[in-house]
Amino acid sequence: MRRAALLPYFSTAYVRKLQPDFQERLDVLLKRMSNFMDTDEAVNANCMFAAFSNDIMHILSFGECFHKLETPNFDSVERDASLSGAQSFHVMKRIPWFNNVMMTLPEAVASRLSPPLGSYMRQKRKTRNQVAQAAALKDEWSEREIVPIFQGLLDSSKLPPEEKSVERLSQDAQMLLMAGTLTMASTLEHMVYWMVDNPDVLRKLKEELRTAMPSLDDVRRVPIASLESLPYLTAVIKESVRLIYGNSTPHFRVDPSQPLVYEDKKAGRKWVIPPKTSVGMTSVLLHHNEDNFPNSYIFDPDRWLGEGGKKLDKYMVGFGKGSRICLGLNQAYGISRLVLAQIWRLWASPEVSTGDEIGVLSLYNTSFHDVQMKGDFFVAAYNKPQGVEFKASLGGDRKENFFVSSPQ
Ligand code: HEM
Repeated sequence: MRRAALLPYFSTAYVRKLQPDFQERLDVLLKRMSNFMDTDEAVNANCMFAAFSNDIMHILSFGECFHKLETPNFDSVERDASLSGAQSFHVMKRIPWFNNVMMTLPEAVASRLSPPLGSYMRQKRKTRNQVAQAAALKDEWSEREIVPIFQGLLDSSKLPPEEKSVERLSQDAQMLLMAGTLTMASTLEHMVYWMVDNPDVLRKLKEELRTAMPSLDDVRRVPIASLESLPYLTAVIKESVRLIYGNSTPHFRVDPSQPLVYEDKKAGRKWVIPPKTSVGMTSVLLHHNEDNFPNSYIFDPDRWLGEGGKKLDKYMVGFGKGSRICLGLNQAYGISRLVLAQIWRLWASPEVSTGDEIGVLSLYNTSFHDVQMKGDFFVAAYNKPQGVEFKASLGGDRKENFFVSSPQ
């Protein structure tokens, strides 16, 4: 990734500027959720949030929206292609030449040999076409206030021409679309579970949200900047990321010239790791270290509050750490704040209500066991492969009143 050139697109200030784009997609999401109130249909939260995140990633990257959120089943083709890429990760990492061979095959042949690989290749081709189109149309964007990432990179003075080739940029684009879709969808999906399953947490969150949005009319107008100052909301997001682990697979780092010294003061031992040695650790073990996160399987946002909470930040690796830390961290917080705040100001759970919500969200066919990690496919795989499902019910006049001014 060309991080230096990409950084301006990932600052907190830039995320705030993007709020109208996020809100436009969030309005559609909220409206879709409310439409399920009239049915008895169970909603697949991962598919819904993947459609939402993927739409946003395309807007950010290319200024183009594919409106997956508006499709009846939240068109999960792109999400499935990214998951397929992630699922082949262990094989490709250990036999890299196999990946190179497969990538030279015609798409139709690869699809027959391995359908997941076929869908990954289709996604690659589609992304390449988008970058090529961005290159052809880049002058159309140069005067606009918000320039999408890849139009901006093609114009960037920080990148030499060889770094702007369609081939090179399409690798970054595919990486960005995947990185922003899968983790974001998983975090938002699991937040639905944790909120409904933990009435005490939801009660505290709803009390805090009411201070920023006293009436339902404030919901779609609340600035991200106001939500940034709500400590409990931030704590809920941190706790959710801790328990989805970010990427469950270890991220390896190598110091090319210096030895690494690791000291275990408790055990009084010291290890010297020679230069050029790969060192990695999974977030799953770190996030379940009971010394730092007691009752680590329990969803407890309070652990992130106060002085104790500040000290814990050091042990949170859901976004990675160091020079390769998640580039989209500010986006992830901005989007999560908006989604979490608006959904839970508008909806009650079966056990927690402030009395003025438009309806109730209940879990469907989803238990604590279902949201526990079962395997590592770069991102975590869970006991229930379809993920969290919920139903939306009740509503009546309040729903009609709320959406009367909605753009959808
Ligand atoms: C809650 C949501 C998210 C989580 C938990 C998450 C987590 C992560 C993690 C663990 C890494 C690897 C860091 C490392 O190697 O140390 C990463 C990398 C990355 N993430 Fe995120 N991410 C999230 C959302 C996003 C979003 C919304 C975007 C884009 C807007 C994004 C873009 C990236 C990129 C581009 C990288 C690669 C950085 C590099 O290799 O230099 N992420 N993310």
